[in-house]
Amino acid sequence: MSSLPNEFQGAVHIAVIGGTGLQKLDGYEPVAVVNPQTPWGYPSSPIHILKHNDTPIAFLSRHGDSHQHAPHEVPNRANIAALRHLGVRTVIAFSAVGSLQEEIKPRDFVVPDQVIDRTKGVRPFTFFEKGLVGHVGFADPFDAKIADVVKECAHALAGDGVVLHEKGTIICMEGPQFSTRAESHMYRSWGGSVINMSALPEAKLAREAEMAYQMICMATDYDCWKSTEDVDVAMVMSHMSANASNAKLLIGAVLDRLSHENNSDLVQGKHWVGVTTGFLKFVTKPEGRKQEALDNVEYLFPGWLN
Ligand SMILES: CSC[C@H]1O[C@H](OP(=O)(O)O)[C@H](O)[C@@H]1O
Ligand SMILES: Nc1ncnc2[nH]cnc12
Repeated sequence: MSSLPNEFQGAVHIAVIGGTGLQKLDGYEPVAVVNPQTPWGYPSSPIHILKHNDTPIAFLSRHGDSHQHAPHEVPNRANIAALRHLGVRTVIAFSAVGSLQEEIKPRDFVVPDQVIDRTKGVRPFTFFEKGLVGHVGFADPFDAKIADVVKECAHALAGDGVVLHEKGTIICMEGPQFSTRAESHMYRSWGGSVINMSALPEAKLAREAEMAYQMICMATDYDCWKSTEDVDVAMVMSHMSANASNAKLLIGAVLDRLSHENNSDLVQGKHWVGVTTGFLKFVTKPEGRKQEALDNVEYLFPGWLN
């Protein structure tokens, strides 16, 4: 049990979602641990509110505090809804990925700009259903402005051994089993740069919730296309832990930059305001709307229908 307060007064605009090998964020002052119940249930794990200089940051472990949620079991809607409800409008999401390209070596970082959906429809993937229909644009699934900040920070850390690839296409597969060799070769022929199991629906839900969302990938293996070797979890974990110091340096630099007052409008996601709420009221006619669906959306966007 944590002795920290289980509530936090005031808005938190920036969140870090930690993936495999990044279950906590050390080196920041812990100020609260909150576990909000959302209309879509509880998040993967309690959300840690940390102070970075004077800026509150939310940290959420995607697979839970003990990595107990498989990729298809991650409660993505609860995660994104809980963060939005706390005031979060910018999400930096970390992911351990397999590399599909020779030049992306294990321990390199990639700031992806595209994603190909190879999940199988078994994960709940929208906030807008059962009596309220919404369609959002997803042509560019990540946030180019946040990506620019990450790139600048990573380049400044090149001397510390941080290697960054400025763009790339993630193949998001269903898992939890890794790919077959035929699939891995097919993804390369599609132009995939890296592969994971968690970019989606996380990124789609963040877009629906009008949040700036950028994934930062760290390569942990060459999947199975490059040699007769197969990828395994030990390989992923060993590269993650060996490179944890670089991941920490990069996160610190990005949080430094984002918490600067010059970036206040950016982290409040002002450039995404209205992408959902501006159109939601025009699709489902009032007589077709269901109260529960309206209440759920009210949790995300209080007062959106007024
Ligand atoms: C443990 S290897 C496969 C696992 O690692 C990645 O997790 P995350 O994206 O949360 O860092 C990948 O997506 C799989 O979930
Ligand atoms: N090869 C791989 N395939 C899918 N997800 C991964 N995460 C890390 N390595 C991976």
